[in-house]
Amino acid sequence: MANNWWEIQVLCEPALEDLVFLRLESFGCQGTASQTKGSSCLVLAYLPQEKAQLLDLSALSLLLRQDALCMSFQAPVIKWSLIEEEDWGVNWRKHWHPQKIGDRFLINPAWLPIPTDSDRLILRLDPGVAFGTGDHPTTELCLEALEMRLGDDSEQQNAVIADIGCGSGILSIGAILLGAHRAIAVDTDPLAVRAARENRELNKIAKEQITIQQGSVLQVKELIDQPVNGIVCNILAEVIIDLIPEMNAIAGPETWGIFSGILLDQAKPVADTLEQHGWIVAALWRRQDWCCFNVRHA
Ligand SMILES: C[S@@+](CC[C@H](N)C(=O)[O-])C[C@H]1O[C@@H](n2cnc3c(N)ncnc32)[C@H](O)[C@@H]1O
Repeated sequence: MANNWWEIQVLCEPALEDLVFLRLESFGCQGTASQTKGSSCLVLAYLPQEKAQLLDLSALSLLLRQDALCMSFQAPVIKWSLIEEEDWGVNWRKHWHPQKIGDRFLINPAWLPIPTDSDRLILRLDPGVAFGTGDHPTTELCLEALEMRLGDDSEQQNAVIADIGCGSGILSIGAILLGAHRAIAVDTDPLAVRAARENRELNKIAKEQITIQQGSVLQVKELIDQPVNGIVCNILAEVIIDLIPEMNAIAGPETWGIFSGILLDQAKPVADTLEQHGWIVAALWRRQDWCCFNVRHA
């Protein structure tokens, strides 16, 4: 059978964009992108055909409409169609452009020429089907937090970091470009592992500098003989809450953490769990409906 994909289009009020992203991600969509359409926002997402039946898509559509009604927004317009693998790549690429993040980064799609006139750190990326193009607020927050942790004057230039849920590898590559010594990147999704390895090559980073393996926190534990200096973890709040107890196996007294993927109204249970497991919340950064915890081990 050909590798076909569902292309799901959701035209919604901009205030609903984050929630739509979240719903689509929980539904299993990949390669999500958004663009402005007049005063509305068009969110595009892709899902392998075999992962959803028409009935599932109808249920998703109902859920998105209910969300909008509960929040007194206009119901979004939702469409879906089946497209072929090659068209998926072409369609999605049209919507993704170079993007400046924080003070230091320029995220450049792999298929575009490398700019020669930029004084930014150029992070080349082809995320394939993995999450992590940099156009999601949580990825932006994590990269900006890494800038703060690994900035030029920082003592952290020799840092070893763990990247839990690495997706495309964007945060590990960003950390190495900022001067970190080594990153250990793990993801439970084999497609993310593949994409992260390809992006490591694309950025000409040695395999010894970014170790990429399928797995999660316990996989990192097997690869280190002393605590890591920092942990970045941009996954949904429910997953982070489950992983926090395991993180003590890779953290020491000086370890810092950057945790995102957390909606503002999920911040309290995450903060409580962090504190229960020996982390001090130093700062909470916010972008749209999302937040990012900057923490350090007590
Ligand atoms: C929101 S994406 C983040 C990607 C990238 N780090 C970024 O910041 O853009 C979350 C990633 O976490 C992975 N993931 C989900 N649960 C996980 C777990 N328990 N352990 C490790 N990775 C997990 C998913 O496969 C996905 O690639």
